[in-house]
Amino acid sequence: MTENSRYIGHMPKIGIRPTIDGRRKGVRESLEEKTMNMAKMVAKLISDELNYNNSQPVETVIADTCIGGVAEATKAKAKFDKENVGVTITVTPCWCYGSETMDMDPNRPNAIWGFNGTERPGAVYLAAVLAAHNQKGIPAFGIYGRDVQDIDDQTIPEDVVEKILRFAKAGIAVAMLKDKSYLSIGSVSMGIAGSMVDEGFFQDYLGMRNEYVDMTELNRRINEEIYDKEEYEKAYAWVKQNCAFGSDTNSEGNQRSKEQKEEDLKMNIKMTIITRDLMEGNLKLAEMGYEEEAMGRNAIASGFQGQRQWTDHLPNGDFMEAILNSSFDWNGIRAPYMVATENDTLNAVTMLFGHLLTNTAQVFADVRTYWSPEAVKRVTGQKLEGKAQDGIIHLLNSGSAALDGTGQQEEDGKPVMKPYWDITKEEVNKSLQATKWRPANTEYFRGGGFSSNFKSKGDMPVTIARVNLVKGLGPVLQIAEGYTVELLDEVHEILNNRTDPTWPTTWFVPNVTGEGAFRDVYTVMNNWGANHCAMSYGHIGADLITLASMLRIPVNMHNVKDENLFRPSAWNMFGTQDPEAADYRACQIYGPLYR
Ligand SMILES: C[C@H](O)[C@@H](O)[C@@H](O)C(=O)CO
Ligand SMILES: [Mn+2]
Repeated sequence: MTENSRYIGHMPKIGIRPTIDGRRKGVRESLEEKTMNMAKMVAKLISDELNYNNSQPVETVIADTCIGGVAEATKAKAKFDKENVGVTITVTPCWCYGSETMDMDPNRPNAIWGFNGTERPGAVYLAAVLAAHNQKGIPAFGIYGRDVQDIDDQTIPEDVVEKILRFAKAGIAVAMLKDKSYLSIGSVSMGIAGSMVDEGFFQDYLGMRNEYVDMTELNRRINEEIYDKEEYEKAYAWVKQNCAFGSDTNSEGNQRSKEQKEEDLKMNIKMTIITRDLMEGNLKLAEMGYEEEAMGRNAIASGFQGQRQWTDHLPNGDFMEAILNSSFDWNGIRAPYMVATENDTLNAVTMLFGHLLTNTAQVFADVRTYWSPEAVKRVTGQKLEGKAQDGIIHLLNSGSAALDGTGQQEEDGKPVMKPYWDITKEEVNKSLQATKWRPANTEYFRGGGFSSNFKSKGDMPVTIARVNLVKGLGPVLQIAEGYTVELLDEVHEILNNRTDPTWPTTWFVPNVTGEGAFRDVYTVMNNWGANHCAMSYGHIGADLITLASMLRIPVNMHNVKDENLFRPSAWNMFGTQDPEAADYRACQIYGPLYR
């Protein structure tokens, strides 16, 4: 498949609605140019600053005319429907007729920028139309600049830019999820509730469908050679040349033979190609006579059960998951796939949120251990220093961590994780060199396989997050911004060797606030709602919160400053003293976006 056809259908666009005072013979005419210019400025800002995960600039569509009343509102909607608009932004410098010009589509996230000026009352319209949105139960985001601008000022102030981009990013993420699939390969892994597919959640909250294949489908395609053999040869040669294989920590009697390991590796490479084909299809398969297999399942994310039936008998999925989740493979540098280990559907969704907001690869991990400074001192004799001084959380899992998580990409001399189009070949090589593929622990994985073993570089600003389902309440999202830290080698070795040393490790320290769930590092760990988290590069808590509010998923824990919270204006009507409680009430009243 070509890059742009990873998913079926076109990328969703942002529709821009310049609304205007409908009174002709003076008022409207005097405002046409200014209003349309605002729309053009917003369109330019968005396509200059935002990209889809395929690297292309986010596309916008401006209504053909300014919208002075319901006729033009309807024409704009018709144009947007044709153009696959998934998000709308209304802009205006003046008074307009609220309910007559408003965007009535309840499923497309909508924001309104009301120009803060004095010549014409853009802010009065903003307040009036938001009241109409609230009264009609169609939440909208209000954008009102802090400082008054003159009517002929053709710039977008910084605070407005920030809100437009936060809204647009989250809105595009919502639109990207819609009509895509989650593909479960296998079913529930070792009783992990996250791998029990909740179809209602996918359908009602995300607008997605669920697809299922049994893990035997991988076996069938391997045995019947239903994969691109040329690609396999290329992949095998690439792996042999670029992947470093680390030592076997299994006791002698438990080690797989050299021949078995070679077969395991070959199978792992085939599993990688086949899982990708299952997700997005592959035209090559049609040429081989497998038209049905060639179509794929329009999956924007998938999960592989692995443990235990597959892994008790066959090589585990770690290699496949790690490579697909990374921003590169034998075909070069490319957008990461979202593949959850243990078919943890809820972690896959969290990875999707992080990926669609940042376009970067995600690190899937167990939230494994809280190490207090005292416990570290006891077992290593060393004192934790710097950002790590008040304790650390060990993020570790056998599978899915993207190799981007090594921290071998750089910006201004600092470790980062970038969108794939900014990653260099040299950075790919460094990430590969920083990773050892180590024979899997055969007590856990009787069928062998290879785990990716690396240690993340320190000082990366990152955000860990997790969607949890709570009976009677529905989905909730938890978020912790913080930093990766690097420990002294001898401390890392001792701590790592107490657990499974063949897996990828990230040492994480959340930003603590001294209050609530962020009282201290221990309390963050103690409040984590499941065994897994998804780690995304950057401090993206505010973006995640905006996205969650669009989907009506309340946020049960976060360490983002109040002034950075950006939710639909209706949320304020549910209370302003305690934004968390208001979020719960609003999400409950509005219910999932697609129901
Ligand atoms: C090997 C083990 O079964 C791990 O896979 C297990 O600890 C987990 O990762 C649970 O999420
Ligand atoms: Mn796990």
